Amino acid sequence: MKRVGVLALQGAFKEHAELIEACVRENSYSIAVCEVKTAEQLALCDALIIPGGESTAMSLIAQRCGIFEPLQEFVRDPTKAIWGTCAGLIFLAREITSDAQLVKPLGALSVAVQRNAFGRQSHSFVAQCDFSSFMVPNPKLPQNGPFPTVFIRAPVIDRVLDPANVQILHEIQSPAGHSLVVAVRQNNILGTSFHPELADDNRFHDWFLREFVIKE
Ligand SMILES: NC(=O)CC[C@H](N)C(=O)O
Repeated sequence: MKRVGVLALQGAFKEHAELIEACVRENSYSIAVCEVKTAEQLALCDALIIPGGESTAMSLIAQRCGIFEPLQEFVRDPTKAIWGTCAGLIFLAREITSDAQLVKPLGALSVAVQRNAFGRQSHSFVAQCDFSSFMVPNPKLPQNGPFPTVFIRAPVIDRVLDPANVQILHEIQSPAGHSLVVAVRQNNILGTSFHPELADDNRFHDWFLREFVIKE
């Protein structure tokens, strides 16, 4: 049985765990999900989801409670499946291009991210995204229609630092007509600017489990 941990220092970790549990229930996957607050809990995991929340707080708490270095090691292990959403993406990045001094990132994902790229909390929005170019459908789930993605003080991926290994999965258009990168993959690591865990839809989590964790 594979074990998926959700980093539970801060942020939307409960929502991720609930969606993973729903996927496991509906598909009878041999997967357990657990909250990760300590290095001992992390050591039991095959995969780690780093949720959205606040990357400054997350990196500070991780350093204070002694899990920063174990996390750094874990996210650099190519045999582990890793997914960071929003603040989790910032925490995973190699470079932060705005308010960088406030966050010590884990540095595993070779991208430069701009924090709060869409403005303040009140500028939060939901975008209907079509992920069919990379998301292989699960024949058991109703796959039709766009996926509602929630952006809350979200980052964008400004630059890919290792183009040979980082694949751009999705871009959205800014009101000024610029393409903004909001989802990338670097081998075993997935990074998304948005929060699929806040949508009432578990297709994204199901795809992460099939593509990164189960890998059949
Ligand atoms: N929804 C989120 O995770 C927001 C991220 C937050 N703006 C940060 O910089 O960490």
